[in-house]
Amino acid sequence: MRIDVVSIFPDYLAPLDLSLIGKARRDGLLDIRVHDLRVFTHDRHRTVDDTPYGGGAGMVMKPEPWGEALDALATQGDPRPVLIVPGPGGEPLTQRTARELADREWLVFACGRYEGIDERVYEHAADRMDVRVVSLGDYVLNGGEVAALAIIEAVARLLPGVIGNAASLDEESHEDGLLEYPVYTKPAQWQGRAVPDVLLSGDHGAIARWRREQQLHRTARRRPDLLHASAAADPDDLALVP
Ligand SMILES: Nc1cc(-c2ccc3ccn(Cc4ccc(CN5CCCC5)cc4)c3c2)n[nH]1
Repeated sequence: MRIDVVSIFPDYLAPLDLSLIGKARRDGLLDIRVHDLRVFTHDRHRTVDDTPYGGGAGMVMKPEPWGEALDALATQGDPRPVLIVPGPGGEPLTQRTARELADREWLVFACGRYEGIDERVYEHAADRMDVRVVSLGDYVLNGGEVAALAIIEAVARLLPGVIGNAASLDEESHEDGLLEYPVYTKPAQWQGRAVPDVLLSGDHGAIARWRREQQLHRTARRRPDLLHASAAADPDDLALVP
């Protein structure tokens, strides 16, 4: 997979050189290229923002640098990338979205700052990219870089070979529509607290049932919205939840 990230703060993306994603880049599984938007400005002050038409607080990112940056990345006839624009008003990032994006061969991230990017940039890009505005959640960040890091991590870890133990991907939270069960490791006793006996029993059927119950209890307590939406919670499962 190829990933391009355009930002006025390219150093914000430095964490992509670390850990499993950094290794995947070095192994050639991921081709991540970070671009400084100011390279696509031509005035002395390398201006990327201006005051909003219609008034209002803050500044808006000018369309010209973005137009040049995106045109430099994807010309007609190239494979069609997804242009992911993080934004508080976007579709929520879910595991389903991450799985969809993991199936694409080329992602381009436009990391905005200020009060966002001139709307005409999205329209211009739609000629040669599939444009998706994506939100991390219902809170406001200062820019798109943190969101891009989160989306890249959520997508890249689904790619074959990026994280060692692919089996753990199957049992992930949200993979089956429920929250994850609690996990434990040695020592068996810690601060006077024991590990649930069932986990020491070696009875794999009982362990699987206990974990499922824990998932349902946690989901009912913390995310009841997921229970009703989840196809995973069939009626006799729901009977386990008080
Ligand atoms: N999940 C999530 C993602 C973000 C996010 C992502 C990219 C950018 C780029 C700039 N900002 C700051 C920002 C943007 C829009 C407003 C809302 N204003 C109201 C009137 C005009 C605009 C405020 C502040 C971002 C924020 N935040 N949260």
